[in-house]
Amino acid sequence: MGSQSDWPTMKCAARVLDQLGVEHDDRIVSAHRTPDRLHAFGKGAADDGFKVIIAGAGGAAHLPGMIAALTHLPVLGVPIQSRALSGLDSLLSIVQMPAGIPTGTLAIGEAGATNAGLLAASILALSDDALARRLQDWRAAQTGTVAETPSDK
Ligand SMILES: Nc1c(C(=O)O)ncn1[C@@H]1O[C@H](COP(=O)(O)O)[C@@H](O)[C@H]1O
Repeated sequence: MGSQSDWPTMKCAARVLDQLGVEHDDRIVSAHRTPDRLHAFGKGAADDGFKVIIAGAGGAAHLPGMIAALTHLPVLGVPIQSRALSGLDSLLSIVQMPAGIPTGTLAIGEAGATNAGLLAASILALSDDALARRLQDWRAAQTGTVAETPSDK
């Protein structure tokens, strides 16, 4: 994520990865404020054993695109809900990549972070049958929590 202030949102991705038993590494890396850290992380990510990168950033959210420029690994971008423009700035910064350097773009805020975790797990589950089963169980459990009728009817 681009800042410590993104962590309350990005925690949602970490939480779902924990629930699915997926190992993750949570870091603050900023294209603007820590460009050398960004470069080292992006260049080294594949060799360091990362498989999927979830990048959350707000405002002028260049982080996901810049990481995608530095690695062939899949990059999932989470637009953080900014105060000034409610995350529309973050969303457009992440989604409008030039052809050739893709970032998968999720919804703004906590739903996007949760879904980024689930999508990362789905990608990893392509080559991990045990994780695929855990993901199916997670979804079945979620389905089980949805009542057929409203509770205050
Ligand atoms: N968009 C970026 C990048 C980047 O794209 O590299 N680095 C930090 N930021 C964003 O700035 C916002 C405000 O950060 P502060 O709360 O630290 O001022 C955060 O949402 C962060 O993701």
